[in-house]
Amino acid sequence: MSEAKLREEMVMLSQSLFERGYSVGSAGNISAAVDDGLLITPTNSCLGFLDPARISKIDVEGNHVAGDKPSKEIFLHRAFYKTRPNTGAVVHLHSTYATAISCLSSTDPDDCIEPITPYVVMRVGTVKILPYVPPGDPAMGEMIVALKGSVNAVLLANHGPVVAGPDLRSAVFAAEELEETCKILMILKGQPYRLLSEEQVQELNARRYLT
Ligand SMILES: O=C(CO)COP(=O)(O)O
Ligand SMILES: [Zn+2]
Repeated sequence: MSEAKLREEMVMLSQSLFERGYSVGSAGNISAAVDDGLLITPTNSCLGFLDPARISKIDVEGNHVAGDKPSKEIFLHRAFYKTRPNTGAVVHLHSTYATAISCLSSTDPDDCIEPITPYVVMRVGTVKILPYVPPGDPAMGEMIVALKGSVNAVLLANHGPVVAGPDLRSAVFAAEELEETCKILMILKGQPYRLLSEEQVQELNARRYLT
């Protein structure tokens, strides 16, 4: 896909996320890989009203080379591209239910999303919770690097989800899947519910779209 087309797709998918309430105000940021670096939403921009020409461009060394000032979460985005070579896009949101789960002290930080439906297993996989650091802290990037590419989705404690995918559309869809799964988990809280069995999860893992 050409860079111009990718910029248009970033605007369209970001607007769609905003309009459906997955992002509010200037929360969240999205990046996508291009041949000579990456595109990322500008800092303090609203995902609902991006201008394709003003999207920030970062070269392969991490220098800001075009567009508005990049998101302060550039460290966490770059950490995914660095450690998961097939990453084509990264989506960070403050979506309500995933953020709610990121605040729960009762969840397993190494595997915080139970396998309740096939699509969360196929599209999202294991989700880890990373300890809290303030937004934009380079330590967040270091924590993602330390995961050595083992997962494509994390929850930043008391902050929100980050999901990587092979292309922009897949990363956005996986972020939506994670948010809806978190919503279902919160709805089910306090009630007995069935999980997918170990064998069912294994069978789905063999067909995972995101690797
Ligand atoms: O989600 C955000 C911080 O975590 C938004 O930051 P930016 O506006 O710098 O992208
Ligand atoms: Zn954030």
